[in-house]
Amino acid sequence: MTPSARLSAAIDLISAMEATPYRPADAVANSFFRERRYIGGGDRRAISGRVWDILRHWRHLCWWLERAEVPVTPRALVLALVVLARQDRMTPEELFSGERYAPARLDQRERALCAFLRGKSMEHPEMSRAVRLEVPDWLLPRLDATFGAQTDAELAAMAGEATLDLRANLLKTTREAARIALAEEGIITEDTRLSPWGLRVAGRQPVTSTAAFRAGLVEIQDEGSQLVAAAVGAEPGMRVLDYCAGAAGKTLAMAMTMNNRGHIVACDVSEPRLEGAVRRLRRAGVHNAERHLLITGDKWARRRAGSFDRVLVDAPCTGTGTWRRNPDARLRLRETDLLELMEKQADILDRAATLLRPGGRLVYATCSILNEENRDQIAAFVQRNPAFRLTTPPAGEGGMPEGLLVEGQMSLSPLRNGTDGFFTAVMERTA
Ligand SMILES: C[S@@+](CC[C@H](N)C(=O)[O-])C[C@H]1O[C@@H](n2cnc3c(N)ncnc32)[C@H](O)[C@@H]1O
Repeated sequence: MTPSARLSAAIDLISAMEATPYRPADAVANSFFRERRYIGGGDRRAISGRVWDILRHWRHLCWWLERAEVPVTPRALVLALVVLARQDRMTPEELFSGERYAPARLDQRERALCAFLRGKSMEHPEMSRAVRLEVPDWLLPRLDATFGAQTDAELAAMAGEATLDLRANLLKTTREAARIALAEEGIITEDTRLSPWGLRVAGRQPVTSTAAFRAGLVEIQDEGSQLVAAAVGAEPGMRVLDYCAGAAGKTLAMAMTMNNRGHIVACDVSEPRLEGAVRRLRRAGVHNAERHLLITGDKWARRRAGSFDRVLVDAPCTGTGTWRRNPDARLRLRETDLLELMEKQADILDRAATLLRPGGRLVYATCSILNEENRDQIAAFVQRNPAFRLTTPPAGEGGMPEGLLVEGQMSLSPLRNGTDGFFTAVMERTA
């Protein structure tokens, strides 16, 4: 594709995202490229790269367009990025040439926008802090409450690109053997710093098409998510409940620490998500897991009250810790979403806690960076349920490195740990 044709596709992709504002950008992009199979890998990367640049600079670009009194449209956003980022060899007039597959020629207003933006950079001293940090205005005080003086640095780290991490599946291989198998297929990885099973892929490489991946030697899982599973300390022979299992990302890791022995139940309220687990469990060679769809009024939970050694609640959350992957999510997030989620998290925690046996361990996790969903949620839970207390299992147990869990809680962030943002609290049921 020519640079102009790529630009045109980027405008179309942003339009597609705007048409379905509640659908995650990567899901829209996947459908977009599936419907346009003629777009090759290199072009796809270039188009996505441009669009993700726009998502990462959304508030900056909107600020500039507002200054220029130009309505925010996909075309105006792309044009503003071209002028402000100055990464293209061709001029805006050359790119918007109106030729075949290129975007239509610039009109008078757009030429005026180019003239207005020329020589300017993305940043401007009059931008508010929320614009500079690319977060909704309402969220900034909450982020400050969580990070204090570190907010700007933490958010800057979240504006970067996410890493691609794999978990070596010890049910089938060792980390070293998985690394070699991947290298033989041209995928270069290095050991992760914190997770004892993690392999970090150098750059963006097509891991899922490798024989090593198809054979279940590795699973795609952020290093932080691997550490959440480690904190559960699920051991061979235990009865383990993954209460919000989704497509079983953490179930898979726990089945591995259990060495396929004992029993693990993957629950969720979403049938499609649980369905997504089937293929992954099979590929990973997991034999000790069953799936259970939670339905309101279901007697399943009542019958199993107090029977599990470990209960993991990987709660639905704002996903604010995954902004590196989903820069669009920070723009979609509304205060009412957060408030609804906080209520849901408390309710799920209370329900799941009843399934744990006395002496067992309840682990609560989110991929959120907000105190409201994390420390505050746990403080309120412990107050409501005095039989539970925070506990710090000995380092090394379950594969957990030393020093990450402090007073039973672990907060990971891209800035501090090079992982997605995750929170984990480990609690013991004392009675
Ligand atoms: C953060 S995701 C889980 C991700 C998954 N554990 C993994 O590692 O891939 C949260 C999950 O909670 C589920 N969920 C939402 N409400 C729930 C409820 N009331 N009870 C149990 N699960 C719920 C959602 O369907 C979603 O799959």
